[in-house]
Amino acid sequence: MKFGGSSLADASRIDHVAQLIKSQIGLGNRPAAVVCSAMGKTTNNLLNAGDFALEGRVNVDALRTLHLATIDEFELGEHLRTEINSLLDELENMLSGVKLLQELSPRSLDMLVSFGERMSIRIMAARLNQIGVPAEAYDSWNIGMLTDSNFGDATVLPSAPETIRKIFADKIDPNTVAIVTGFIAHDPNGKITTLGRGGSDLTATTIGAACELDEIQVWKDVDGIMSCDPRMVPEAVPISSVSFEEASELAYFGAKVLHPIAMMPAMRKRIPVRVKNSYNPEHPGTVIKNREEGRLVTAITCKRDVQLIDISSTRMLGAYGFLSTVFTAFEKNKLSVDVLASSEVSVSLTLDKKHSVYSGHSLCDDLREVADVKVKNNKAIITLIADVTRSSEVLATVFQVFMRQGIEVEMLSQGASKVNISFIVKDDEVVDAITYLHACFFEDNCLIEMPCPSPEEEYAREFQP
Ligand SMILES: Nc1ncnc2c1ncn2[C@@H]1O[C@H](COP(=O)(O)OP(=O)(O)O)[C@@H](O)[C@H]1O
Ligand SMILES: N[C@@H](CC(=O)OP(=O)(O)O)C(=O)O
Repeated sequence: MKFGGSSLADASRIDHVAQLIKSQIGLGNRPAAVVCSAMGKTTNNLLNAGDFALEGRVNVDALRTLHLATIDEFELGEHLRTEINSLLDELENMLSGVKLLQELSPRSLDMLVSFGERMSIRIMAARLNQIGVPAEAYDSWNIGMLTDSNFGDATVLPSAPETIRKIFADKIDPNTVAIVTGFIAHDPNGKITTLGRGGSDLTATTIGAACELDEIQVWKDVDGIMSCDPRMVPEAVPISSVSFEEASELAYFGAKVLHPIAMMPAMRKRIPVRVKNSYNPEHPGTVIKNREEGRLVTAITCKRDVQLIDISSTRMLGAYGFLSTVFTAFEKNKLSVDVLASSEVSVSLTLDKKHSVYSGHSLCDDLREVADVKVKNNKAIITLIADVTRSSEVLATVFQVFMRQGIEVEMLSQGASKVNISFIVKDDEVVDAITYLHACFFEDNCLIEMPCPSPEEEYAREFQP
């Protein structure tokens, strides 16, 4: 079972999750491990504290208040209070170091954010013990979570699952619930790393797959994976089941509900992952397993604020080696492309904000010799997770909706994935576009069945200043 920050926002939520684990054990569903994220928005607050330290201010008061108030609310004891206070003191010292050195490297950032999960697991284990569920807190490296040294976005070492399996088999008492830090790990030198934002999902699937469990449960604040981000489209509905591939594409193309590569370990071992709502535990949520046929569109997602890059060859038509030159430049600059469309003499592709051409790399310079490069900002990718074998049906509906709404598609991609059709539109049109598409595919409220606009309306739209 994995509980994210949204399920662990404050003392009452910690208690609610502890009671939920206890009731599951009562029903015979004892979790092999419980993976916890940091409480509420703690990771963001730690990152902000780092920025403030660089500006000369060191302040951990809000973090101290949240964690100590939770301990005091349930009288979890002086021993835990001392333990958490000493973690907070360590954090404060670290921030003083950042203030003095004026330096916050990716390695230091990983150390900084690690305090959130290191505190939450200790509090959760204490509350469980207090309500009669034997539990022990583990920093994940003590159960074998080792990664490479790519700070901020580390990859789990191939040897880690076997170590985890052995530790669970030989060292962890099956009658005691192991409460494990999500998101953080150690590199082979014992330095703290992180798996990228939202990485606790990946910790859970790594442990679940290593121990070959029956099911991996990821508990959130929504009734499972929804047809769309419910913050963008309140009419979004939960989906009862999606395939591993659909869930991965959804996460990769912007749905904040899951970590993009969290599905991988479970997919390799074909272990179902269930997304459930800790605020509504009776709801069955979404099960992620093998593909089910028969659905045209499963979900809609978007990635906002991306750059569209048009690269046109300055050489003759038919000159070979163009694509190879383009992709060598991307490799050299360690840039990963999201969506791509090409002709013989041009390539259009998108880069997300963290890879933007203004973030210090030399892509444009590297391509100047062979191509004209045009960078267009403020674009968004809308992705439909759909049955690509019925793409004409999907595309016909999408383009009728867009045509009616005057939304222009600047690029379109239907790649090798059998579940993903992506459109690039202007970022400021994305909410409207998704709302209309959602109405069409999920709400039986399709604009294209509405009467055509009158000639006056058409004229007004076309000639509006
Ligand atoms: N397609 C989607 N389905 C469900 N939730 C989504 C989707 N897209 C975005 N979200 C957002 O993801 C949130 C849950 O993810 P997150 O906040 O990371 O949870 P946690 O912190 O518990 O891991 C939801 O509150 C919801 O607003
Ligand atoms: N606390 C980390 C890791 C994580 O997975 O969090 P959550 O489960 O709340 O998305 C983060 O905020 O990125």
